Parts: sequence; structure tokens; C-alpha cells
Amino acid sequence: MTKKKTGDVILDVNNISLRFGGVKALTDISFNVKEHEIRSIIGPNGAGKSSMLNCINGVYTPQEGSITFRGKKFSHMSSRQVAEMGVARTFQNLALFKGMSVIDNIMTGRNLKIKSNIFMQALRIGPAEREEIRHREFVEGIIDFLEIQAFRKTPVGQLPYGLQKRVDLGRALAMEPQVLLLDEPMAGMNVEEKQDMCRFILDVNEEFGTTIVLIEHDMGVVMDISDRVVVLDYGKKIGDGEPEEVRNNPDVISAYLGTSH
Ligand SMILES: Nc1ncnc2c1ncn2[C@@H]1O[C@H](COP(=O)(O)OP(=O)(O)OP(=O)(O)O)[C@@H](O)[C@H]1O
Repeated sequence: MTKKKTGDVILDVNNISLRFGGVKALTDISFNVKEHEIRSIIGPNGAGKSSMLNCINGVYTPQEGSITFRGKKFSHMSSRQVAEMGVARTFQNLALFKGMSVIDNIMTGRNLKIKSNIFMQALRIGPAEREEIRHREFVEGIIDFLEIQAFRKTPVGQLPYGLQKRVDLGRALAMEPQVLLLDEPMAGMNVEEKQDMCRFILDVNEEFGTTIVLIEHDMGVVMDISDRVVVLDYGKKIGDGEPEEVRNNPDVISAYLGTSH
């Protein structure tokens, strides 16, 4: 297999520590993510993976450390500011509007891009109407890409779980992100749904050049699609490298087998 070409560092996590009262969720974590890379974060339950993602996208503010995005360093940033910088996220527990249609859910991902004010949008006048048409066309493109045309008007709550996860991915893609954070995109899926999701993640990465940071428990998937993997255990980094390197790391093996605790 030819080695994929990745670019410069787009996201640099520097010495992040995060505590909740007495619980050390993350201790002095550093790693970087390169442009166009699929970078996975793995680790046993409670290792700190979601906390790490929450620090990157501004949900949690770490007590120590900083995150540099395209050379711009920040230690406190709101989720909105992070989104405006081109970082989108999907959620472990879906954050969709169950009563709304697929198309309307994906449209919510365009919110940051909508320029006309609420008054103009409500009346659908002039530029607001043209803008809405442009955004809807963009969203239709995502619906085609994710092969969910048949469900465009279906309320999301009526779809099987695997398709709801796909809609969540569509909502994140509607933001046209440079970096996409995926929190367990395949959790709870059957084998076929996992294969589909894998294909979409690879296509997003290859066709749009989107950098992907992935949390996933399925080791087969992680080892198959990741360029590099960072491993956390009890909030500490115990491994970092290409899949083969990580797979053979004795600390990683013992963390997964439970022999180190
Ligand atoms: N909001 C919170 N308040 C208090 N403790 C928290 C909070 N979020 C996470 N923690 C704790 O921080 C540690 C890391 O949790 P986190 O959810 O980041 O791990 P994880 O690797 O994503 O786990 P899982 O694979 O089970 O989703 C755990 O001990 C957890 O209980």
C-alpha cells in the first residue's frame, strides 16, 4: 500500500491537563494532527478520550496546556469560536432534532454560514431567499454523498440508529469543516452499518481532504483506517504512532489486557 501524503501540523495539543474535582481526566497530554490525516484516539473506558475531544472543541477548558490550530494558540475558546475556525464534531450520544426531517437537521449545520438576518429569513425576501436556496443545494449534495436521498423528508427519530449516525455526520459536513472530530461514529452499529460508515469516513478524508480525529472502540476499524493512533489510559498518554507500532507497544497491550492495573 502506498503511504498517504499528509501535510503540515494543523492541530497541536500541548500539555493538556484536565481535572474534575479530584478526578484527573487528562494528565499532560501532547500530540499533533497533520492535515489530511485520519488520527485516532483510543483507550479503555474512562481513559479520557471524550474529555480530550471536549477540550479540542471548547466544551471543556483544561486547567493546563493549550491547543494550537493552524498556528493560532488558544487555551480558552468557546465551541462557537472553534466551529468558526473550521472544526466540526459528531457526538457519541446523537445530538439531532428527532422530530425534524433529515434535510432540516443537516441544514442546522449551515447556521454559521447563513449571513441574512432572522427578519429577512422569516419573510424569505430577496437575498435571504437566494441564500436559502444555495444552502439547500449544498445540503442536497451532502444527502446524495451519504446516500440518504430516500429519507430526505423523514423525521430523524423514525430512522434506524445507523442512519441517524449518518445524518449526524451530514450535519457536521454541512459546516464544511477543515477538521472533523468523530466521537465513536460506529458505536452500536451492526457490521454492515460499520462498513458503510468506514467508507464514508474514508471518502470524506480522500474526496474533501478533511482532517479527521476519531474516537473508536472497534480496534479492527481503527487499525484499518488510521494514519496514526494516540493511546490514552487513565488520562495519560501511553502510546503514539502508526497502527503497527501502537499494536506492538507493550504498554498498550497490557492496558487493553488489563495486566497493568
Ligand atoms: N463532566 C464530568 N464530570 C466529572 N467527571 C468526568 C466528567 N467527564 C468525564 N469525567 C471523568 O473523567 C474520566 C475520563 O472520562 P471520559 O469520558 O473522557 O473517558 P472516555 O475514554 O471517553 O470513556 P468511554 O470510552 O467510556 O466513553 C472518567 O473518570 C470520567 O468519569
